[in-house]
Amino acid sequence: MVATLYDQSWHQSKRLNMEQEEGNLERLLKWAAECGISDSKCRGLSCLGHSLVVSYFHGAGGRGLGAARDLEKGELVLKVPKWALFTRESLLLKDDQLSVAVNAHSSLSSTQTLTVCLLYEMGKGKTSWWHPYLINLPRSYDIIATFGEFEKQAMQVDDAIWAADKAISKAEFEWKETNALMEQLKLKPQLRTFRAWLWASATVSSRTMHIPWDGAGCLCPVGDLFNYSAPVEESDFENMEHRTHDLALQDISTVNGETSCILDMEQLDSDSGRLTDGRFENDVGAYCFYAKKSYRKGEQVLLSYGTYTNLELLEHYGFLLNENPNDKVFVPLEPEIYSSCSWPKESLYIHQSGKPSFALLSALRLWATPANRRRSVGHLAYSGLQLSVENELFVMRWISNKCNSTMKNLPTTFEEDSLLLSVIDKIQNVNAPLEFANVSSVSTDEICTFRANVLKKGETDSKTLVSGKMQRSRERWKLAVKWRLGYKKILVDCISVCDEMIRVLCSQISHS
Ligand SMILES: C[S@@+](CC[C@H](N)C(=O)[O-])C[C@H]1O[C@@H](n2cnc3c(N)ncnc32)[C@H](O)[C@@H]1O
Repeated sequence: MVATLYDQSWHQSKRLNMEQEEGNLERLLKWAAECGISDSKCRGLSCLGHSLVVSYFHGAGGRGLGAARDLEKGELVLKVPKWALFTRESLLLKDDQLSVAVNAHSSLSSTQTLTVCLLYEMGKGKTSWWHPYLINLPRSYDIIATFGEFEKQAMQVDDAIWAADKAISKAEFEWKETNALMEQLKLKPQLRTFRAWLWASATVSSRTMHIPWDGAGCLCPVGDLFNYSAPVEESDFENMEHRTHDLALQDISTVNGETSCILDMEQLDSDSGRLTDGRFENDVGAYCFYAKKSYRKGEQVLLSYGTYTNLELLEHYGFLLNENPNDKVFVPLEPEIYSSCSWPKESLYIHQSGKPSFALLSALRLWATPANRRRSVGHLAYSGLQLSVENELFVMRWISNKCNSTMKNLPTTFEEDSLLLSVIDKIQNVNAPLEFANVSSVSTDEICTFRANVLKKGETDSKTLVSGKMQRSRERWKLAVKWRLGYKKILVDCISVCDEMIRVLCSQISHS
């Protein structure tokens, strides 16, 4: 009975929240139309409806933009005029107090300043010109800087834990540096907390778009409702690898002894055209968004924010993709492997498909060659050619063993993680008995630690608060488990790729 009443009030408050959200969204679209934001050539009462509509896409980003009609590839689908962009420039121009304070703290980075500006604007409440936009921002985020110790450790892999540690300490450091500015601006105490800072910096990290005149970028009302799809063009992807390869070849011709080359990865980025489908256009004076492909009416229209691995998506955007063509795994390599070739470290990885990268194969082939012969076969290795059947067999066995030992060093297996992921959503109540068939003892320990963690954090909270905290904490835990599962899946696939190659090579030997 108590549970039923509790459920009823939870559903009631959920319905009220939904009604409020719908009202907020209507206000945003009306305000946006007044600002000249439009998905069509003619201005109307609402800014959307001609090309796009706001919809909810379960499992694909939640709130997002759908096609209001069939859209053709390359069509302009949304225009957001410059004056509607939330930028440092537009904020400082509108507010003298803010402008004086910000100018007195010029050592802060452009991103730190934009983050403070966002908190300052939030502090104005309904009097802010941006209020209809601000009330539609998400209330919480799951970027890794928001991960607690439990979620961080749940990622299991050293590189990921290190990335989380770095993100958390960077956020703390940047927040402390801005305290004096926030004090000068007399921000309300709740807006000066680390929690508020995390919210604002996550907003900036996950929603800003590139503008040529400010490194911090801009918040783009309505334009920031596009969810993400990874750029998958094979040609771009392949080109990147070949460019890397050509540059390494250029370098090897000038390499003298052990000199190693550092490729200009930024140049590679700019050469690849950055793979985005929205940009600020000076002649139009607006941010313009184009359909990257053709869409059928009702389909979600997506934007490529850039090329990211799942760890990077988690770090900057707080989500990851089940199938991310740009995901990669870096396995720890012996220092001699790096020093025996001129490939940059970041090119030595395993693709999401399980295939070792071009550079990793080339580096291992060279490393597996006696040092006194490396110079004479270097040009073949850098061209991506096999050096000999024996060399290739050694390399394939080495990679397969490396993937195996990397996985064995992690606390749980791929199968255990898959099972854990399938039961995480069933952990609805921190006090309910644990009855999950087939879950391993290590995973049961992890579930118990999760529950103890939620209970400890919510010691002084009401039931409703504990339930809310549990949901948020569970979402972050799920992201951590999903991430490590994706990592292990790549290793498992790589072992299959190598084992198949070993089989083919062995049959070649037996036939010769
Ligand atoms: C620019 S906003 C997009 C709109 C956002 N869904 C909203 O409701 O405001 C970016 C955020 O949307 C979510 N998101 C975008 N694409 C996603 C995807 N493919 N899968 C899951 N979440 C996604 C992530 O939370 C990300 O930080």
